[in-house]
Formats: sequence, C-alpha cells, structure tokens
Amino acid sequence: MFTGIITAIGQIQHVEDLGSSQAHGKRLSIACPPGYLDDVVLGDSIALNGACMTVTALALDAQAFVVEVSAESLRLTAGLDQVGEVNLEKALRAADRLGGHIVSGHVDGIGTVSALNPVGESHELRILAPRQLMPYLAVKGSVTVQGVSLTLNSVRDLQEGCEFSINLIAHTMAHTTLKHLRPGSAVNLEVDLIARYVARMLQTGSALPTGQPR
Ligand SMILES: Cc1cc2nc3c(=O)[nH]c(=O)nc-3n(C[C@H](O)[C@H](O)[C@H](O)CO)c2cc1C
Ligand SMILES: Nc1c(NC[C@H](O)[C@H](O)[C@H](O)CO)[nH]c(=O)[nH]c1=O
Repeated sequence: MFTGIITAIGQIQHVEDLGSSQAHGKRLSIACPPGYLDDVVLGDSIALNGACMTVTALALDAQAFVVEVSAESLRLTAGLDQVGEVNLEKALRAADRLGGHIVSGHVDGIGTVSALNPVGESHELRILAPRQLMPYLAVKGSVTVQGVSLTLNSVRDLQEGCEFSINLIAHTMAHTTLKHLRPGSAVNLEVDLIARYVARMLQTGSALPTGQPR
C-alpha cells in the first residue's frame, strides 16, 4: 500500500527487452538520489509513476534498482517503457503517516492531459479520464496522477470521458514529475478505493455483508 506522497524522483536509465516479442515485458534500471535505497531490500515494492513494482536487483553502489515490467503492466500503464524521470514511492510501513490517501499501486486507467496552466501561485491541471473511471471521480475526492495523491476540484462528464481539474501547488510541482506534463501527455490514474467499494455496493444493491440481517 502507498499514500501518494512522492518522496523522490528517480531516473529510468536503461530499458531492456525481456524477450523478442510483444508478449514479453521490459527490465528497467532506475537511478535514485543518494541514500534513497539504504532501507530497500530485494522483493520490496516501489511505485513508479503510481504503478507498484517489485525490486529484483540492487546496484552494488546502492544508487539504482531494477524492476521487471510484464507485458500486461506495460499495456495498462503509460511511460514505463522509456528513459526519463519517474515519481518514486516506497510501500508504506504500518507506523507511517497517511499524508495522502490509501493507494494500492494498481493503475486503473490512462488519462490524457488537456491543459496545465498557471493560476496565481498554483497551476490548474486538467485531465481527460477514460469513461469507465467516471463513477469513481468526484469533486473533493482523491485520485492519483502519476502516483501523486491529489484532490479533484471539478468534474465534467463528457461523451469522450470524464474531464477533471486539480489545483497543483508549487511544492507538488517542485517535488514531482508533474511539472513536465503538457497537453496530450499520457498519465497513470488510480481512483479512490472507497469510491470503488461504494460503486460496487450500488451496483449490487447491497451494502451489508452476506448473512447480516437487513
Ligand atoms: C505489490 C505489487 C507488486 C507488483 N510488482 C510488479 C512487478 O514487479 N512487475 C509488474 O509488471 N507488475 C507488478 N505489479 C502489477 C502492476 O502494478 C500493475 O500491473 C499496474 O499497476 C497496472 O494495473 C505489482 C503490483 C503490486 C500490488
Ligand atoms: N492533494 C493535493 C496535493 N497533495 C500533496 C502532493 O501529493 C505532494 O506534494 C506530492 O506527492 C509530493 O510529495 N498537492 C497538490 O498540489 N494538489 C492537491 O490537490
């Protein structure tokens, strides 16, 4: 589990095919700031732009780690097949502060940036999400964009999807890769876990566990 508070920016330095066909995934090597990997061991979970990955190797100088991204994960995510900066978050410890919201590290869909404009000392980020995520996006609810926990300020249901806006403060711009977004950029989205369960209960018409008297 994660919380969507990005603690470092890494750099995907090498992308290597795991096999010769599209059915195979990729091996990525990610360079990290000094000290970031000091408490990381093989098998740990680290989210890359919101997608949870398993550490399969650590560099001898403890400045880089390796993950293997399956073809399925590549199909369901954006940007994990190319070199460049990535938002990093290590999995939560039980005693950690839950500064953002509860995040699983499973990317639910890929959105497209429609605008990123300065507004006062902040920026307004607008994203078009796929239609299937519409029920889970609500004003003042939570969403992760590239692994960053954010609050929705507006939501518009459109024919082509669900467009939502976010107010990005200067701190978030400075400490995440969101500053690199442009209209047309593809972004990993994870919807709120609570919204997912509420939608499921409404869909099945049941809010009570099986066997409980109504
Ligand atoms: C704890 C955990 C570890 C994961 N490790 C990997 C991994 O090493 N490689 C991978 O391709 N997908 C992995 N996934 C799945 C990946 O995050 C998922 O396919 C994308 O987020 C798309 O939903 C993992 C997911 C979780 C929850
Ligand atoms: N909820 C919003 C945040 N939250 C803080 C970021 O998640 C955090 O700054 C980032 O993960 C780096 O550690 N930031 C915003 O700009 N807008 C929000 O609505």
